[in-house]
Amino acid sequence: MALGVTTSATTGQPCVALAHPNGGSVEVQLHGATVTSFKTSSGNDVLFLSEKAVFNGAKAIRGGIPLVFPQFGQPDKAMPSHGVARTATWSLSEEEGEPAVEGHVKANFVLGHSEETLAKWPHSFSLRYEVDLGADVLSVTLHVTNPGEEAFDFQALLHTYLTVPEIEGAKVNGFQNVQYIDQLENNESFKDERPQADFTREVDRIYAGEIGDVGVVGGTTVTNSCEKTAPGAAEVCVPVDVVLWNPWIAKAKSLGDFGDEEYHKMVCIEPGIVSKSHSIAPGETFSLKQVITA
Ligand SMILES: O=P(O)(O)OC[C@H]1O[C@H](O)[C@H](O)[C@@H](O)[C@@H]1O
Repeated sequence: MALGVTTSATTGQPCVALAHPNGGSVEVQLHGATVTSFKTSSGNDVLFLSEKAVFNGAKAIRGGIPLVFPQFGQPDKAMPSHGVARTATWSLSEEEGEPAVEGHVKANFVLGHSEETLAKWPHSFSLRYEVDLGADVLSVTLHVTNPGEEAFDFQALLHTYLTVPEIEGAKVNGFQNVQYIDQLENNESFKDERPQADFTREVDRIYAGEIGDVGVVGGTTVTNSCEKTAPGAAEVCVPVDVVLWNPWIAKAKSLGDFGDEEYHKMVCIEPGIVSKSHSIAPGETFSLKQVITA
């Protein structure tokens, strides 16, 4: 069935809805190509979306999967924090790209540089975002291509907000013996020796190293990967960092678009290439992928 743009009942903004034959569903806003909802066949909400999220077509959406490109945080003060992609208006692509595998439904979204992005960041870019819904599995892939004539440096990340029943009992697998940069400790590096990460205060870490599947114990699992392709060359794997974030009490209160108590109900598990900038040569593509299995 051909996909089209409709108005979201949740946001009142243009969106694309994907429905799986098993009853599962996904909603993607054109604003930022933000996936704001992924429901399983049994109706569970896998992604957290704040009750205070602002849907005005300008502000980044607090929840779902905002797309971070071409910077993480704000190393370049001339550009907004987390870059330009999460607040840009994307288009639903007519071209299907790789066809959906049997039993999956899929949509592709595209964004290129514009006068507005060039004013904030002087590089040509071409982004394609694939959203693929299988049976209780959501795969999202951000393809970053350099269509220009000069290399540029960039960072990219999928800022996935997952729901948890209660953060104080939540445990996350996958980080044992992985080095991390603690953004709350002057960006110093440490090694996490715990078999499972838990939450008793604000957590804001960039895990960087050999990371396999990451998952909330008893809940959602995420598999993260990144590949680089250059014209005429074989695909190369790029190591993926994973940011783990929960704002806890004080930071939650400081965020205008996040309820004071909502930190209980979410954790962000965000795959990206952010611990350093990557250079992308003309014609190259980086494909950053997260598979969310509920
Ligand atoms: O408030 P935002 O710009 O959406 O950023 C939300 C969070 O994103 C990432 O997880 C960063 O590691 C955090 O430091 C930041 O607070």
